[in-house]
Amino acid sequence: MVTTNAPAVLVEGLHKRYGEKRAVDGLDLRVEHGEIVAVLGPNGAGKTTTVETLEGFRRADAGHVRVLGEDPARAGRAWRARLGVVLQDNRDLAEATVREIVHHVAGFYPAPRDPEGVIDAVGLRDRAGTRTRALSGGQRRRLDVALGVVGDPELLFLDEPTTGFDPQARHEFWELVESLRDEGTTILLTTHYLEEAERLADRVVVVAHGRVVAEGAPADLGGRRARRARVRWTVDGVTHDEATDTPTALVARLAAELGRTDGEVPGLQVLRPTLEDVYLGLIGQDAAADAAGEETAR
Ligand SMILES: Nc1ncnc2c1ncn2[C@@H]1O[C@H](COP(=O)(O)OP(=O)(O)OP(=O)(O)O)[C@@H](O)[C@H]1O
Repeated sequence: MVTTNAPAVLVEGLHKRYGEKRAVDGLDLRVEHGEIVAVLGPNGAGKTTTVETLEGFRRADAGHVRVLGEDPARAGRAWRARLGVVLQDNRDLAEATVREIVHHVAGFYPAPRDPEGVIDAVGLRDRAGTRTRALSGGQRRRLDVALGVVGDPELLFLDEPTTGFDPQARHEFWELVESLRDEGTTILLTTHYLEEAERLADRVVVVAHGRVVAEGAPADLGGRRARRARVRWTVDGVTHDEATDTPTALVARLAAELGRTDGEVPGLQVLRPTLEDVYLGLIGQDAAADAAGEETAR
């Protein structure tokens, strides 16, 4: 139930250190109600530390954090019951069956979903009677997702939810997330799969070295320059390559100049950068800026 105009998640200037290591270093993040936000970033960027701080499992050193209007470091059971959490690694209750554990966890919530419906939704119907220790890695991950959604959360945290899924399981999971979105669930997910972010997220936030380095809708991330098309063609065995905002006009000009009899441009390719290309460019720039910073610091 949305009772205020405040965002579902608001983070300003979050800092968290482990000894000398700055895991999160001034991170800002905002997630509106009903939004799906994907947090991307290289290993060690601070994604899990951030998410676990929002879930109330880690304490921030500094910064303002509000999740569903409350400070996770102080919020109580009623607040927790409004969250769904899928951690990166859950290993417990190995002797319980899938059905037992989903029903058991549903019992913690005031208004849970139907556990049997959740077992169906995550594709574990034919494993419902299996002990969790006998599940494959991907099946275990589906169970983690089932436990995250069975409480019918307003806000769902998914930390690398599809790691270890086969392609079909990943597509089924995406459909499950889309149905949760259609029901109005707000979702913050971390992922290393760019395709997953592109398919699911309204907004992508790229984190490196504990800070946000870029954010935007998947189609806009990195700005117009990073999104420019590349046109390639071949003349006398030499390949030409040009970046352009107006690929159609360039191809029309090339066709007029080079199309000779049949109107075809030899070796023509029009390439659009994928989200992955843009992401790798952003991370590369960040690493380069970092190296330059270290160079000047020396
Ligand atoms: N409990 C801890 N004690 C000490 N250092 C930690 C701890 N947890 C995380 N770190 C360090 O903090 C940094 C950020 O880690 P974090 O797990 O938040 O990154 P991440 O972006 O989630 O990475 P990944 O993509 O590998 O899951 C890393 O350098 C990590 O080694």
